[in-house]
Order: sequence, then C-alpha cells, then structure tokens
Amino acid sequence: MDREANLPVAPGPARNLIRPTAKPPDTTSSSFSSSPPDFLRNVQAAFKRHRPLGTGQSDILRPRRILVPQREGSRSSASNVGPMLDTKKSQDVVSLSQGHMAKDSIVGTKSTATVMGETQEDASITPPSILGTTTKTFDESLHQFDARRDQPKPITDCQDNDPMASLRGESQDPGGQKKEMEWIASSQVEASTIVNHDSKHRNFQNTESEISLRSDGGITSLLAKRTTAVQDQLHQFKNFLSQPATQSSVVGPSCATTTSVHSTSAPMLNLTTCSSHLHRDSSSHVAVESLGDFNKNASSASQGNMVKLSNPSPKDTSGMLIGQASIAAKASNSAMDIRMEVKEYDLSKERQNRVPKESNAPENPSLLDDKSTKGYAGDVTNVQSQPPLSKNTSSNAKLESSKSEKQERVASGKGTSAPRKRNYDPDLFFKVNGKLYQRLGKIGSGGSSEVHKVISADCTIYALKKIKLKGRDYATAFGFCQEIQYLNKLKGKNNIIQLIDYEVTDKALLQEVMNGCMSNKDGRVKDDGYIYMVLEYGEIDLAHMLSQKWKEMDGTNQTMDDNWLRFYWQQILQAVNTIHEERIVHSDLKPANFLLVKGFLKLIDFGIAKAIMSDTTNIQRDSQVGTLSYMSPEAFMCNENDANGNIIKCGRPSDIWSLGCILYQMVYGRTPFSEYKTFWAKFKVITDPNHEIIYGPVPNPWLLDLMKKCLAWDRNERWRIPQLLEHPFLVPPVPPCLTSSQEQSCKLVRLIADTCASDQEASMLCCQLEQLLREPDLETAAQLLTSRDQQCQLLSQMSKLCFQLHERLANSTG
Ligand SMILES: Nc1ncnc2c1ncn2[C@@H]1O[C@H](COP(=O)(O)OP(=O)(O)OP(=O)(O)O)[C@@H](O)[C@H]1O
Repeated sequence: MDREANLPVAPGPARNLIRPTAKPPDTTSSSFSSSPPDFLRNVQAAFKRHRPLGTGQSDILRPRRILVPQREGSRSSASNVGPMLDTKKSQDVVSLSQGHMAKDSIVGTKSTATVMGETQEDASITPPSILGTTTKTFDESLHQFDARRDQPKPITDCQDNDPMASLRGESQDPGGQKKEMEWIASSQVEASTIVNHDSKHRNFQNTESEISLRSDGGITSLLAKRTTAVQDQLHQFKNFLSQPATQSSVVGPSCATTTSVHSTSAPMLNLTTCSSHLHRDSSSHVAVESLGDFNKNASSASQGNMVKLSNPSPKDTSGMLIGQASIAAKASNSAMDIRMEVKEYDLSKERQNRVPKESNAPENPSLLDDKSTKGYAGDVTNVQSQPPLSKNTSSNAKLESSKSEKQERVASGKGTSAPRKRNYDPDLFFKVNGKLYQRLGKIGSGGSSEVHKVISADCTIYALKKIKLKGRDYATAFGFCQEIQYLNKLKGKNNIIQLIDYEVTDKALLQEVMNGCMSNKDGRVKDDGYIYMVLEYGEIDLAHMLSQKWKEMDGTNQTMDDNWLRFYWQQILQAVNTIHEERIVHSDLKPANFLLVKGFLKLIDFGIAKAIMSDTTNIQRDSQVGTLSYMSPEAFMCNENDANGNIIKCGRPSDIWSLGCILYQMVYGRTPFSEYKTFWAKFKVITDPNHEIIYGPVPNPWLLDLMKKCLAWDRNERWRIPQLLEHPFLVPPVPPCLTSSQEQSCKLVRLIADTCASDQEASMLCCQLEQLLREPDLETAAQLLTSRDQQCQLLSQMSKLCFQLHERLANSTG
C-alpha cells in the first residue's frame, strides 16, 4: 500500500478541493526516451536494486539502496502522547542499478503500516538533571558493592513460588506479605528470549527487563541467588554512570513525558528518571507512572499487578537490593504488550512530599545498611548507595532483571567463571567510541539500518543508527560511510540532523571513505563490522505530523491552513537549501526524512545523497535512487539519453521535484501519483512529459503556482530554492490598490463564485480569474506594461478562463 494511502484522505467537497481523478495509467504510450530494448533494460535494472546479502555482486562502485516493501511497525500507537510514527516504513524506497540486468525483480509493493496517530512510544523522556557528584557517589556505591559481592552469600530460592512476583512488584517476605517497590528503573529484557528460550537467537527487540530500586526497608529478599548476574548489572550501571557527564544541564528538573511501547520496542526508564511506578496488568502491560500519582494509585496497585516505585527521600541513605526476576516463560511475544508510562513530575516538589513520608527512614547510612544486611539475612546484596538524583539523595535500591537468558548463564556458573570480555551488556547498551548508550527502544528500521532511541550517561536522549556491514559488498558499505562524511560536513547547520558521534568498526573502510578512494571494490565485508551513528533525536517526522494534521481536519470543512503550510514549507526549503549550497543532492526527500527537533524540521538520511562534482552542476549517478512516490522523472531515467541525445542526470532539480511532491501531499493529503499503485504505472506516468498532474482547487492561487513551479516535468523549468524562498506564497505581495473598475470586476467574479460555490471547478476558475484581475501575471507583472506579448498573454489567459467558466456554468445549469 502506498505510504500516502495510509494518510487520511482529504474529504473532497467538504474541503472545497477537487480530488484528482484516478486516471488509469496509459499503458500504450511512454515518453521514455529509451528505445524498446533500452526501456526493458531500464525497467529490469530498476528492479535490481534489492540486493540481498550474499547475492552476486557488482564490480561497479556504487552506493545502493534496497527496495523495502514493508518496514516493521515498531512504533506503537497510542492516543495521548505526541507520537513518533513510522510512516516512513510504509514507503517504497527504490534503488535502481543502472545498466545491469537482474533476474530477480522486486515489485514496489507498499506496506500497510498504519500511520494515523498510532504511536506514543517516541514521546521524549526528559530525564532530570544529574549532578556530577551524584554520579560519582553512585559510582562509589557501586565500588562498595563490588567489594562486598565477592563475599559468599547464601542463595535462597525465594522466587520459585512465583517467578512473576517480582515483576508485579510483589515481594514475598517471610510473612508472605507483598511489599511495595519504592523506586524503580527499568531496563530492557529480551522478551523473545524469555518466551522462546532460543539461546542462539538473541534478538532483544521485544524485550524488557526491570531493574527496580527499592527504598522499602522492609523488603525481604526476592532475588538473592542471582548475585552474580547482579554484578553484571551493577558493572554496567557503574560504567554507564561513570562516563563523563557534560550535558546534564540540558535537562530540566522535571522529567519525563509519557512513553508507551509495545512488544517490539521497550523503552526503559533510566535511573535518573527518578521515580515511577511499574504497573503490569493482567494482559502483560507494564506501566511506569510518576511518583506524583503514587498515592493515588496505591490502592489499585496493591490489588495485585502493580509494582510501585518511588523516589527515595533525598535524605534517605539506604542500601541497594539487587536481583533479578525471571519473567514467566508462559508469556508470549504477542501477548507481551509492554507499556511503560512515565509522567512528568516536579522533582523538587516530589522531594518535599516524600521527605515527611519517609521520615522514618534511618538517616544514618550505616544504620540502614546494617539493617538491610541483617534484615535480608544475606539473601540480598546490600549496597550503601546514593541514587543519582542529587548528592544528598540515596536509596534502598533493588535492581531486578528479568532476563531469563542471563539467569541461565548465572545458574550454570558461566557467568562467574568465564572471563568477562565486555564490561557492559550489549543487549542493554551500545558502545560508541568507548561511550555507553543505554537502549530505550527501537525507533524504526530503514532499508539498511535500524535506529534506536538511546540515553547517554549524561542523560541526553539520542537516536542511534546502527548499520550492519557484514555480508554487504564494499561499494555499499562505502556508500554508508559516506553518510557520515556528509553529516560531518553539515555539522553546525541547524536544519540538518546533527551527528554527535560515530564509529565504524571497520577502520580500514572508514579510512578509505575519508581518503575518497576505495581499494577493495570487489568482495564483501566478511568481518562483523558495524557503523554506529549517534544522532540528535527527532520527536516526530513530517509524515506523521501530516497524518495527524489531516486527522484533525477530518470531518471539518477546513482546508490546510496556509500559515501552517508556510511555516513548515519554509523550513523544508531552508533545510534543502543548506545541502544544495554544500553541493549535496539528497535524492530521497520525503516527509519521513524531515524530523521535528525542538519544534523545527531537520533533514535526515543522507544514505544515498551524492556530492555534486565541482566541474558540473549535475551528478551522474551509478544508480537510480529514491522513494517511488517522490522520484523525479530524471531519477527514473538517470543516465539514459533524452530526446536530444543528452545524458539525463540527477541534480538539484531532482530534489525540487521531490519537494513538489511533498508540498502537494501537504496540500492534498496524498502525493501526485498516488492513484498509480504499481511500480510500472508510476514509472510510466512520471516519465511521461505529456502527463498532466491534476491539481485540486486551492483557495490561494499562489499555492497552486508554487506546486507547479516545483513539479514542472522539464527539470530546467523547475525553480531553484532561492527563487522558491521568494515565491509569493511565502512572501505574499502587498495587495495592489485596485482601481474602481478593477474592484468592480473582482466583485463581479466573486458574485459568480458565490453562486457556484458547490461547483469546485467553477470556484477555482473564478478564483484564478479574480487573481488575474487583481494582479495580472504571477511572474512578469513588472514587464507587463512594456511587453505587448505579455499583455496579449494575459488577455488570452483571461478569455480562456472566462470561456471555461462560461462553459462550466452553462453545462451545470443545463
Ligand atoms: N535522529 C533520529 N531521530 C529519531 N528518529 C530517527 C532519527 N533518524 C532516523 N530515525 C527514524 O529511523 C528510521 C530509519 O531511519 P533512516 O531513514 O535514517 O534509515 P535508512 O536505513 O536510511 O532508511 P531508508 O533508507 O529506508 O530511508 C525512520 O523511521 C526515521 O524516522
């Protein structure tokens, strides 16, 4: 299904827009300049873009993209949070290898991903700031823990009765009473591992673990036997938190909006998110709620399936109970619909509220530690710790992990005897250039990569793009590395997503890219190499913003608000202008590649961008690239000969066409060729110079003109961005003072328009006529008085419009 097909359709008459009629593709004619064999060759080559790993390789050095019929819908839906929706997944990304016949063809099928406000996973979590000293203190605490953990501890199998108890927040003390969990931080655990127990397949996308930090001094041991696994956890936290924190001031004292995740992505609440409740309902939902709601929810939580977590008092120095709880193996992936909610709360207020409540807590750390040690009778590991909230804050903390895989490892003794190769769990963390980033959930996956939401040690949320190199041919890997180059080049440009850090594990490959040459053109990357890119995090992409906007307007008579359009269109233009000025052609412009970061659109995904050589204004691509619905005619025919025998090249105008498609979609809720469903139909109609794009009526004729300026079939006729930025739609001309006769004429036309308001086409004609009367020519008004031709042209335009209007009205009344 077309990506745009997922978008809400603008109601035709209600919006006073004429929907372009779905014209069946003309299968008999094509303007494509190739001869028939060439045509076939092109088309076959077009299908060759998908190169699964391990297939035959090319000796031509080129970056390639693969056709992605359907992307995984990792972004879950919900209603109440600003969503980050993965509309992009539903798009066809097509790369057409030029001049190569391919046996295997991939039809540009479209995904059926729903895009209408369906996710809330990506609502940003804004953690509270952490003082550097806090981190240090926490680190010290971990050291203390490290010292103690080596001492033998009795292991009690207190969990066997109910392995879910911990997850649900039920600790089973000797009296059998359930205890509340006072403070929790959750981390991911492999749901699929839990469910399937497939030791080979360690796909942690569907996982979630919980690490809960308890300040409840009365909690008895739940998890004592997993001391070694706990050590792993602590090591990870220790490493994570001991990383230099440079940007903690970025985040404010209030933390976290709401996050909801389904099984494919499981964002975790980091330790510094302070306080939360973990709620798991009977249908396997896990929710983390704010402390602000703690009391409110206490009663319901105590009725079974809720784990409550709260921020310890700042003065409360306490021990850290660490353990792991296994998640019941009976849970299935499909049933594992994990939902975490972290609601914003005011940390200082929270502290004020909590202090009296916890006034009974021992203030002497040693006392508490002592008590903890005694109280848990060696069943648990106690750590005198200060939580990372403030330097005066500490907690009884209990870390729980429900990673059954790890438990197995620990149980089998491997965890303790095997030498530790890594000091972090790769399932919970990414390490880029020595810095750890904790996984919060998978944002999505592109044709070649997967992108994760992560949090750094200084509590900043980033997007981490991970590209697997193994098995890819070197040319492709080379292309991936080039994205880094472009992003480096675009550093500091505020309308381009910023690359914070990166690592290419295959250093030789990166070196070659940086040197601009590639020695190993043949062969595939054998080593288990990856590219990691730490990027600014975008909250929502334009595709989903659009779908939301249309959804809001659904059922109303409104048309797309001109000011909304102007606001974002200008940002889109400026972003693309930035790269064009740097002589970079993006080649895959589409709404999904514009991300909203702190209220402004930024351009992403330079995976197939190309630099324009200094001696030419166009680039000759080795492959044709883009996403079908936004691909320019020349992108389909790249490197072919045009009617004049010139080689067709893709340059900046190709991006302008894509921008025209985006604007069209912003105005009408669908792309210009959305009615042509198959690759073939699109190919044919887009490459046909005689095909007329149908524009529905719009209240502002400048808007119509703007779309036409971008979607001119002839690339030389398309406007460039500097012109577009000055277009009257963005910079409306001061309305001229009309003469009385002009005013009279306009009134007359408006009268006619009023009488035929239900006839959209007639309304549009009236609109255009009035525009001509008000300001005769959109482009050459200045020349009008001096050019007889222009005057004649204007008159003929007017008479043409009058004639059409006359015909229209005559037909409708007849
Ligand atoms: N910085 C970011 N912040 C938030 N989400 C991001 C970020 N970068 C990428 N994404 C999301 O991750 C997904 C894939 O990203 P991206 O487009 O960069 O990958 P790709 O492999 O190049 O995709 P494709 O080539 O298929 O367009 C998209 O859904 C995109 O919205």
